[in-house]
Amino acid sequence: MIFFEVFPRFTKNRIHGIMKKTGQIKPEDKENFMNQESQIPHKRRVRYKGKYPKKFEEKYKELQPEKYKDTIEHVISKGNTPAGMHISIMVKEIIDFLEIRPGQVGFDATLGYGGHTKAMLECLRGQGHMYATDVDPEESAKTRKRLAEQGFGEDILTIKLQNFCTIDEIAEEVGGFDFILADLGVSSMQIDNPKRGFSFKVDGPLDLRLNQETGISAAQRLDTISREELAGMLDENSDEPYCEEIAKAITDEIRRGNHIDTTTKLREVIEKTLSFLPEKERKDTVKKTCQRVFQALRIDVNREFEVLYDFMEKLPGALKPGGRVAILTFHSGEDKLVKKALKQGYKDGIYSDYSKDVIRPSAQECAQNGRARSTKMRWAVKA
Ligand SMILES: C[S@@+](CC[C@H](N)C(=O)[O-])C[C@H]1O[C@@H](n2cnc3c(N)ncnc32)[C@H](O)[C@@H]1O
Repeated sequence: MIFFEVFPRFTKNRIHGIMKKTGQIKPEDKENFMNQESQIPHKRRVRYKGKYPKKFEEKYKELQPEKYKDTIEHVISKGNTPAGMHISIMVKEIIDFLEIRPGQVGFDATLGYGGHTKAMLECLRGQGHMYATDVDPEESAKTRKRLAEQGFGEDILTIKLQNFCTIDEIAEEVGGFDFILADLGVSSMQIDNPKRGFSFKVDGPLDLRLNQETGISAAQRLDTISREELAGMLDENSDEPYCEEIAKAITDEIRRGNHIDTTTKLREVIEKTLSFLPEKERKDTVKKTCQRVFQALRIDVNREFEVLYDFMEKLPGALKPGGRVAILTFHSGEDKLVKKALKQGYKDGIYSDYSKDVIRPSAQECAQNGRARSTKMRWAVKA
């Protein structure tokens, strides 16, 4: 039974042949064996065209990292992130800075795949406790299970399905934190999964919510937004240079009764709007514009600036004296907000020290993980 689960591609006749050759089965056992095997429900492998699977749902090996370790290592060694996984960024820099000691209490504001949480938990050596939040019910349930299987259960880790801007409530409940990490934005699992709508590269519903069970999708937001508001949103959230043109094209399209409810439809509107550009610069500009427009919509539907502002306001009150915080940001809007709050906190004597300059991932890390390229780390120590 287990054999068939591990090697589903072996046919019953091939297995029978091998076992017969190696003397593991006698001819009279054949009938028994065939009868037994016919009771195993046959699960067909996902079919895909070509040598390698291209679509997210076809990558059945990458989606089962525990079972196909070699494939995972191979994908990572090629500088890619396996489907359904997230490679944690700047782990060494974060751990070096946080100076975690056994017995301390910590908070991971953005659990994600749990890579950072696990690295921090290891520093506790079984003594102390960590709290972690995430708003994504789908991925945080998987991470809870994965971490529990690796020995980080409820005795040492409490995972809460709530927004990190509720940090004040958790801190009050537990008496403050010795160390805090926030690794902002979205995880690779969310970006890669087409049904979440985060990527313009694959077709899917234009959703972009971190929690698909609450709020409204990006498609619903576009249905009612005015041209002026949309242009302002694209400009404020991602400095989009073509914000006016794109806002006009999107709102005109919707007024004509054509809902922009898929990632492909939005990408096509952007492509059409930028069709006036000279051919040699068009492809690159369309790609960058798509990235900015999707980012702006994501920030809007998840109220990312509002919750980050709230978090930064509550942060000093959640840290114990001497407590340390590290924050990873991925675009200039986030970084400006974090930088300003830490600088002001230092001026006001709330923090005894803070990062005057950003820390960037090493060139080696960026080469191994392209998604690290835009990362900026900032930190502070509570007075
Ligand atoms: C970049 S990923 C974190 C990856 C994680 N550090 C790891 O090592 O796997 C960001 C995560 O934060 C979550 N998130 C984003 N905004 C949040 C918020 N306001 N409150 C709680 N979780 C949030 C996202 O759902 C996502 O899972």
